[in-house]
Amino acid sequence: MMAALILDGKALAKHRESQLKSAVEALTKAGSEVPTLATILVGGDPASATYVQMKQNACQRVGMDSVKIEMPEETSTEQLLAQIEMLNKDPKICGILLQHPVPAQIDERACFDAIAIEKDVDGVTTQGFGLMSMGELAFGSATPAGIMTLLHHYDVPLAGKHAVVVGRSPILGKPMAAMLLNANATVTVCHSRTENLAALVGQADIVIGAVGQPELIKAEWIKDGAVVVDAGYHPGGIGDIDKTGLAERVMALTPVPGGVGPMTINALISQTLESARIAAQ
Ligand SMILES: NC(=O)C1=CN([C@@H]2O[C@H](COP(=O)(O)OP(=O)(O)OC[C@H]3O[C@@H](n4cnc5c(N)ncnc54)[C@H](OP(=O)(O)O)[C@@H]3O)[C@@H](O)[C@H]2O)C=CC1
Ligand SMILES: Nc1nc(=O)c2c([nH]1)NC[C@@H]1CN(c3ccc(C(=O)N[C@@H](CCC(=O)O)C(=O)O)cc3)C=[N+]21
Repeated sequence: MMAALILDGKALAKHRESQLKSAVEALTKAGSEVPTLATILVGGDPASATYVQMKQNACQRVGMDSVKIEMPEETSTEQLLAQIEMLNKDPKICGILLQHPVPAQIDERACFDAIAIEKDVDGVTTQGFGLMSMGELAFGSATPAGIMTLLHHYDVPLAGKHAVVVGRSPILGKPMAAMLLNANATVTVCHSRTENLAALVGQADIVIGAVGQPELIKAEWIKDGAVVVDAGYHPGGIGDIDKTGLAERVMALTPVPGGVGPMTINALISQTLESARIAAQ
């Protein structure tokens, strides 16, 4: 077997940023306001603060504006809902990102669902998920949308293939499964109650690791020639998939870092521009 194709999300995101930059210039030259993303961070988790800063930096690189809203750890659901409502009404804002997770006292689902559908550029609302699942127009959840862009860019065949998604969270595993199904893959979704995880992963033509447990998915479970996508991200650049020896025997794989992470941010800013374009029509 030849060495695996590296699905280089970092390089693809960089390339797409140069296109986004030109598109932002064209939009503003045509008389539109500079597209603006609002990010909301609740509480002081340092990792979350870093991710939000990375999203702000990406906006800046492509010439978009961003507004950073930081709320204290003890914020209530009502206070967060009121903030989202203000952003929904603000005509300057074309996208809203509410960083997950929020502190435990907050009803995260209610807050995600308060985001106006036309500003849901991170694809977290129930309505957006429903539309996307039905194959209707909606912004996709950023991480799975970024993964789909990466797979399409490298012409990874999906139709008829068996995709095994490990994880079923509302912003990652579940929308990932729906997107792969829409692309005509045959999809199995595994989770913490799944029996025979190793055997199911062993049947996959495409494995998506989205479990949130460092290297829980073992290299030896994965069959030769599979496509391996690791959405996991842990301190020290460790993913959800143990990749020992995989580079010599799989068809393709995403590195961590430099794979899914940069594509997540790229999906978010692409969809923010798309929202601005729709608003400009
Ligand atoms: N690079 C990026 O842009 C992003 C990366 N991530 C990373 O992706 C990973 C997943 O994130 P997220 O979806 O938010 O995580 P969650 O913790 O919300 O979900 C984890 C999922 O994995 C399942 N799971 C947990 N343990 C096991 C197990 N032992 N066997 C099988 N399934 C299991 C859970 O099952 P159950 O439903 O039964 O509890 C759940 O569905 C994390 O590593 C996170 O850091 C996340 C978002 C963006
Ligand atoms: N509403 C919401 N939407 C999200 O999309 C969302 C979220 N909440 N909460 C947290 C997770 C995590 N996440 C990452 C994004 C980029 C990288 C990323 O770009 N990582 C770089 C490495 C960065 C480094 O060097 O530390 C890489 O993988 O190459 C990682 C993680 C988005 N998330």
